[in-house]
Amino acid sequence: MKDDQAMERFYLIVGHVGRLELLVPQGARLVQLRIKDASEAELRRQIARARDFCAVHGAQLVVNDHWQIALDLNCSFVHLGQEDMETADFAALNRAGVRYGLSTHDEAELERALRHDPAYVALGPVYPTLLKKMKWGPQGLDRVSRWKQIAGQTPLVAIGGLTPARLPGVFAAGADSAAVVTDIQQADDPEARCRQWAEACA
Ligand SMILES: Cc1ncc(COP(=O)(O)OP(=O)(O)O)c(N)n1
Ligand SMILES: Cc1nc(C(=O)O)sc1CCOP(=O)(O)O
Ligand SMILES: [Mg+2]
Repeated sequence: MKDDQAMERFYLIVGHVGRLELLVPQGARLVQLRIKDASEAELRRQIARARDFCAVHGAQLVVNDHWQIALDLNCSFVHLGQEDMETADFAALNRAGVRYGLSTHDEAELERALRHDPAYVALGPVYPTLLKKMKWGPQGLDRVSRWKQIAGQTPLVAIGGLTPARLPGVFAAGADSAAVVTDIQQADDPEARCRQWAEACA
């Protein structure tokens, strides 16, 4: 990613370490563990297991939200939303060499995110998403291009309602990477769909 490696174009997001273990071997080299509603002990257990699995399989783990646990468990990458950014200790993350990607939805958020010199900025939802209720409507491809212009050298992740059919459009608009939850999570055959994503992003 920024500085030391190229941004992976396929960015898988899963809600459980079991899913990560199933799908990483299908071609995902950048994977976010996005766990909502788990005890601290369960979070630590899953994050440690994901860290070890990704290390063995040559994948980059990104821990969503739980930056303190990521620090404790020597994870190297976190994703933070705007609310997460309010409590995150960026100095501690920087001291530990933990990289961070940051969510953005409007230009004020983008400017704020860029001031932290993130490993990437994410823009969403590019298309309507079924995953969660959001106050932002679909951003569309013109916003992807606008974000790329403003973000410059900082890699841009597109997220929200993405499918393999939509990938050519988001990459042509300027996204460096495409993140996905639902299209793979709800596929009849998630492993096959993950391979399709890896091919489409190659
Ligand atoms: C790659 C990527 N982009 C955006 C998000 C959303 O983060 P956030 O706004 O903090 O919302 P939650 O995912 O925590 O519900 C993300 N996780 N990953
Ligand atoms: C988790 C998340 N954050 C978004 C944002 O815009 O910040 S959109 C989103 C959901 C992305 O998942 P799907 O591929 O299921 O639409
Ligand atoms: Mg968050």
